[in-house]
Amino acid sequence: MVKVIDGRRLAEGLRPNLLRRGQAVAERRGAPPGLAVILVGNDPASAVYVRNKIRACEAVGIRSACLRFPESIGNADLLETIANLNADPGIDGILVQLPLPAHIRLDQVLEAISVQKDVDGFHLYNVGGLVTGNTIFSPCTPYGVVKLLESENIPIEGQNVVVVGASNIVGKPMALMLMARGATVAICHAKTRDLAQFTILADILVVAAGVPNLIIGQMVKTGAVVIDVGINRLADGCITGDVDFNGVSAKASRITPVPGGVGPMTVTMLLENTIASAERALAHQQSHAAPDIPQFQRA
Ligand SMILES: Nc1nc2c(c(=O)[nH]1)N[C@@H](CN(C=O)c1ccc(C(=O)N[C@@H](CCC(=O)O)C(=O)O)cc1)CN2
Repeated sequence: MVKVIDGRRLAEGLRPNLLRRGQAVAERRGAPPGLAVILVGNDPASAVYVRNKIRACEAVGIRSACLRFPESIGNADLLETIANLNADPGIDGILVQLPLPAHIRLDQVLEAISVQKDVDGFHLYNVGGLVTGNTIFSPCTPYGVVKLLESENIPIEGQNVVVVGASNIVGKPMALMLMARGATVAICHAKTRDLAQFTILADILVVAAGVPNLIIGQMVKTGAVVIDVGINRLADGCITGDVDFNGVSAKASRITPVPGGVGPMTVTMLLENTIASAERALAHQQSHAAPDIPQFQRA
């Protein structure tokens, strides 16, 4: 009998501790953890995600500010906004909601964010840190998947993991984070031939391809743990994942639903990173030490 992993319940269970930590920061430095969210353009899904992040911040005592800009904002103006936030001692975390309009240089924007405030974990330093093991912030969705596996006491070390999807936000960091925990990881992507020959070997199957019903029951090993990271909005407005939930439930031992699986954990990991950033800033302030992470400037 499959167990459905309730990501909403797990995420809510982590919040009391986040609230306590946020309050402790506020008491010790006289200001709560602060998050700045940059939203460019009018993408309705992005607006919903940002609203949910702001609400979640309120629930754990993070002071958040949403900076909204029109689609037409120029690259330089966005970079200047980020530079101002980098210098603001009341801001512990900065995130730029993705996707951005095509004329904005995503690489420049992500590298402009101070490594110490990069709570999305998208700066090159933090991405590279996933390889070398000294990342400051892990990207929220893969981090949420790891927390979810750990909360369910699902072993990672020595397991065969297949990650379907090789995006910079989910697939690639996911593979690195699971490899760092001792899993044997294969990454499949849009060019993979005969996907099923890989997925059938997975003890843990993580799917982040953005293709509804890509994974059906016969592609899954009996007893596998199936983590569905896909968020696909159907014509009727409903949200569905990348996994045929009913068919795969007949084979899997555990499965995450969409909605209500990985998504809520993504938001909670953003809260975790923001509070961890504030704790770090406070520790540095109290030790009077210089920041131990270099800043990167584009030539
Ligand atoms: N700067 C970032 N941009 C984007 C990220 C990110 O991590 N950082 N990830 C996604 C969007 N995203 C967060 O920003 C996100 C998407 C979905 C959910 C979520 O909770 N989904 C719910 C369903 C929500 C609904 O009904 O619409 C669920 O799965 O239960 C959270 C965060 C791209 N951009």
